[in-house]
Amino acid sequence: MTNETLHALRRDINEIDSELLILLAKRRRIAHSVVEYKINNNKPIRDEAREQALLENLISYGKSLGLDAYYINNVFQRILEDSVLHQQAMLQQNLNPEALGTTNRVTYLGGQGSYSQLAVHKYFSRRPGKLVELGCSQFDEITGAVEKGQADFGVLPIENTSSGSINEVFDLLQHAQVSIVGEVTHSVEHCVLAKPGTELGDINKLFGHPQPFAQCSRFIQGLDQVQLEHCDSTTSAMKAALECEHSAAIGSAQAGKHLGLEVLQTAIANQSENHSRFIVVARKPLQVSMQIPTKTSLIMSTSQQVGALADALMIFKQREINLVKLESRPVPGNPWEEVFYVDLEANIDDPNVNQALEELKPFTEFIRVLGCYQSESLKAVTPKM
Ligand SMILES: C=C(O[C@@H]1C=C(C(=O)O)C=C[C@H]1O)C(=O)O
Repeated sequence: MTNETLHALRRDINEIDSELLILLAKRRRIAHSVVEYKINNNKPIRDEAREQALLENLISYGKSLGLDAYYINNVFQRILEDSVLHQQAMLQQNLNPEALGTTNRVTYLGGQGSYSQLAVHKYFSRRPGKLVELGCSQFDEITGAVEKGQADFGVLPIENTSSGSINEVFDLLQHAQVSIVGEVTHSVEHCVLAKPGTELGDINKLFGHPQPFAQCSRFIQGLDQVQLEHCDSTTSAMKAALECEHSAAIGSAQAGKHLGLEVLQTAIANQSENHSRFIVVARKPLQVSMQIPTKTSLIMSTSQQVGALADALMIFKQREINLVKLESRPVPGNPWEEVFYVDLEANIDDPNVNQALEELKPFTEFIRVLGCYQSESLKAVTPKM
């Protein structure tokens, strides 16, 4: 094959890819129009039966074109997820017209290319309004800026599939005067990054935020004679690595590229599926439509009697409310007292949920709803292949 033929073939591929993008944008616009019907007819945004039938038809047709079922399912699950999350965000905006302004000032940890910034982009790309980014170096600066009205939203990591809960953020939520209004999950692909020309064997210092260090502990144990340097964010870790000879940082390949760093090693997290969940906080709570999957987060402390926590949790069971997270944290200043963080698959406007919260009162010393928000963790349907 000649060079010219290769160029011609690549031109064809480029053209097909552009057409695919045009079609995806068109598909998304049509899905947006479906929202109007769902609002007027009070139907849930998600229609699993339709998704199942759609996937099975595509898999069967795709097979006749020589494409395999796994590939078709993967591609279309992403398309459906995008479609549903966009529609849900539209519905939410319709219900809370003031929720997003023409300009949304968003504060998060780190700067260009930090994992939090990637989560901010993912969440706000589905929502209208101009994004103004305010990078911070501490979690409490984020909630502080939202409380003082210097930012409209704050985005904070709350848990990770490898390292678990981010305690500092849970502790902040005990006292911060903010409401959780959203969540977003983002896959975190840690890499080792360094100044161009550096070899992995040359480094004697590794900069990073404590969270990525925890998530990559097995890789770090395998490094010989390397000193760990804790930084405020992955952004500051990467900047430090740029200025220090024989050093490297843990961060995303995207961020590294932006700062002029080279990737020395990819996929260094303990688990190959490494995802972080972030919460979005604002000063005021939002109303969440009953037509979309919803989470309610609350904190409570139970009375010091035998079985108080079990009694409290039984209320959710009796009312068939799914509990998706339970976390306990010490109360600062009160040794051995615990406060419990609870995430429910529930909408605070549902009378059944309201009733459950009333019934909880005798078993708790204190209870506060942290927020009710659109759940972004969609359970994919499983088509017959
Ligand atoms: C667009 C719709 O809403 C959702 C998105 C779908 C899609 O993008 O194909 C399919 C079913 C629904 O979960 C619809 O109901 O048709």
